[in-house]
Amino acid sequence: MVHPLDRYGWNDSVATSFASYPDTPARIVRVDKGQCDAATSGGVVRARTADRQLCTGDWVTVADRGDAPTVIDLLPRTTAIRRSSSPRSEAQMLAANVDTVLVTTALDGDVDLARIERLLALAWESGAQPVIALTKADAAQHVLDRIARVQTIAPGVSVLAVSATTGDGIDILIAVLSGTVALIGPSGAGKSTLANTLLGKELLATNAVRSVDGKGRHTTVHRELLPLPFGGALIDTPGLRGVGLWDAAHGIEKVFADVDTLAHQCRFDDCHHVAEPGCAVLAAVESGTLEQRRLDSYRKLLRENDWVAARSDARLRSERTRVVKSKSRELRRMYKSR
Ligand SMILES: Nc1nc2c(ncn2[C@@H]2O[C@H](COP(=O)(O)OP(=O)(O)OP(=O)(O)O)[C@@H](O)[C@H]2O)c(=O)[nH]1
Ligand SMILES: [Zn+2]
Repeated sequence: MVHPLDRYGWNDSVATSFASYPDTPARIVRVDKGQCDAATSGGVVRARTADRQLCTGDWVTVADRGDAPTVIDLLPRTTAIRRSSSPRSEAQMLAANVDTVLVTTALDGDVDLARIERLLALAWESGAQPVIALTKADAAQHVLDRIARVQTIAPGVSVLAVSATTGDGIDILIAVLSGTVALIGPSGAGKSTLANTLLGKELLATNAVRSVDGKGRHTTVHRELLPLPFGGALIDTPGLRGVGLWDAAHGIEKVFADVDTLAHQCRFDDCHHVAEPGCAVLAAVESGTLEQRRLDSYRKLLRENDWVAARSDARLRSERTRVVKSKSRELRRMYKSR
C-alpha cells in the first residue's frame, strides 16, 4: 500500500518506530528559527519547534496544541551528519536519517584529495553510505584517470563522473543512490545544479561561479528535503567551505581502511608510524604502495579529531561543574532559609 509519506522516505522500519507514538508522524523538511516545515500525510505544515533542536530529515510527531501545530516528540536518529562548529566546539547537525551521502567535487579544476578524505570521514561517521560524484565531467580532461585516482583514496565507495550539462553519468548515479540522499561538497561544486537534474526540475537556485576567481558564491541557504521522482528524497546543504570533524574516529578509520590494515601489521601494537622499527605503514610509504600525502592527511585528520574531542570534553566538564555548583548554591540557600 502506498503511504502518503513514501515520497519523504517513509518505509516499514520508519512505520515500526512510530508504532508507540500517539501523535501524527511527520518528517522535517526544513528548519527555521523556532519553526519548521513538516511533511505529514495531509501535506506539509508549518509547525512550532518549541525549544527542540531539530534538523532536516528528523522524524517527529506533531499535534495541534491550542492554536498551531507543534512538534511533540523527536524519534531517535538512525544516522546523523555532524560537523564541529568553531569557535564554540559544539556539534552542528547538518542532516538526519540519511541513507546515502553524496560527496561532490568539481572535475573542472584540481581535485583536492585531502578535502574528499575529510568529507568522506564526515560521511562514514554519520552511519550512511558515501558515494562520490565528480561533477562537471563535460568540462574536464582525463576523466577516467581522475576517477581511478579518486577511487584509490576511497575504499568501499562508488566513484562516478557526472555532468548535469550533458546528462552523462546521471543514470548510473541514480542507480547507486538509495533512500534519503544528502548532498555535501564545497561551494561551487555544482550541488544545486546536480540536485535540480536529479529532481527533474529547477527547484533550487544555482549560481554562476564568479569568472574572476572561480569561486562560487553561497547560493544554497537552507537545507531542504525534497522528494526525488525516482524514489527517495534529497537534502541539499549549503557549500561547506571548511568542515571540521566532530568525533569522527570511526569515520577516519573507514576512509583510511588501507592504512588501518597496514597499521595492524606493525611490530608494535602502539606504533605511531613515525620512526619505529618494523613499522608496516612506513615500509609501505618507502616501497611506494602508500602515498606520503595520504599518510599526512590521515595524521592531520586524526590530530584534529583528537583536538576537538579534548576541547568538547573540557567544555562538557566545565558545564557539568557549573551545574553542580549552581545546584549546591541552591541547596545552601534552601538550608539557610529553613
Ligand atoms: N560545465 C558544467 N558546469 C556546471 C555543471 N554543473 C554545475 N555547473 C556550473 O557550476 C556553477 C556552480 O553550480 P551550483 O550548482 O550553483 O553549485 P553549488 O555547489 O550548489 O554551490 P553552493 O550553492 O554555493 O553550495 C554554476 O555556474 C553551474 O552552471 C556541469 O555539469 N557542467
Ligand atoms: Zn607503524
